[in-house]
Amino acid sequence: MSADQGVAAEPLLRVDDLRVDYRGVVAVGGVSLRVAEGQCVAVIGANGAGKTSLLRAVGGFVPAGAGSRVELAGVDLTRMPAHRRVRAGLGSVLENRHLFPHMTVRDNLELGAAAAPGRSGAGLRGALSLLPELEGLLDRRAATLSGGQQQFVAIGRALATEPRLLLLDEPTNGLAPRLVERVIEIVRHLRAAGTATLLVEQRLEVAVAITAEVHVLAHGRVVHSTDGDTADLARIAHSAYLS
Ligand SMILES: Nc1ncnc2c1ncn2[C@@H]1O[C@H](COP(=O)(O)OP(=O)(O)OP(=O)(O)O)[C@@H](O)[C@H]1O
Repeated sequence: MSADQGVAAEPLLRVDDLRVDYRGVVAVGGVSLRVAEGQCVAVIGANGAGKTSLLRAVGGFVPAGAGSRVELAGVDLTRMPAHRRVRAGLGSVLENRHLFPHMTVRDNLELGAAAAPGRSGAGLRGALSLLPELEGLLDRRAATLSGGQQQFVAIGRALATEPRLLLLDEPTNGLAPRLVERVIEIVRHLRAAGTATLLVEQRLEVAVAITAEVHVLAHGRVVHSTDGDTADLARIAHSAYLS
């Protein structure tokens, strides 16, 4: 057998037994998942299932509990602060976007590029080529933009860091249907360009429009994983959402 036969490629992101608790409230109760290079993996679940906590712990915005492990391209990120995870290749688009409201769109994007020094330097240009709708907004202050426009700036800022893997927290939340379609298109483009994505979504139809790799989260645990077969997903998600 040749060296590459029958040997699965190392995943880009490995999350093992991830736990998050908030002073005794268990939000994530031991989640393990993998994201391969260029793959998009979605985590869906009802309000309070633990999706945001999971994503934040991967990004380093809340601490992971004892025994948890988060690894990107073989580098242990588990106790690394968020800004160093960005340099290691993790870009994040969080809930509430966290833009700098009094800075221009250009400055917000440049901050993204500056957060990951030593990359190719093409981050800002790459973000703008994927998000041409930002070109006409570059001199506007972020605070003056609509919610949808701000969401694209948040995505652009994360892309300006030239991430190997993008964390997306409900990126279509509150967007008009046309913009939801646009976000779906952007994530598909990213995948085609080789950027991996870990997407958390409440809306099943958005997740399956992007990927067939879906984990269903309920009460902080993965209760179903599709492994590429989404046939029963609506029924499973429905029962998870109602349990
Ligand atoms: N800062 C916090 N302090 C205490 N409990 C929290 C905190 N953040 C979240 N929780 C609790 O952790 C659990 C998981 O919340 P989380 O926001 O991760 O779920 P979610 O699936 O993202 O929900 P939603 O779709 O509503 O955003 C919930 O029970 C929530 O009340």
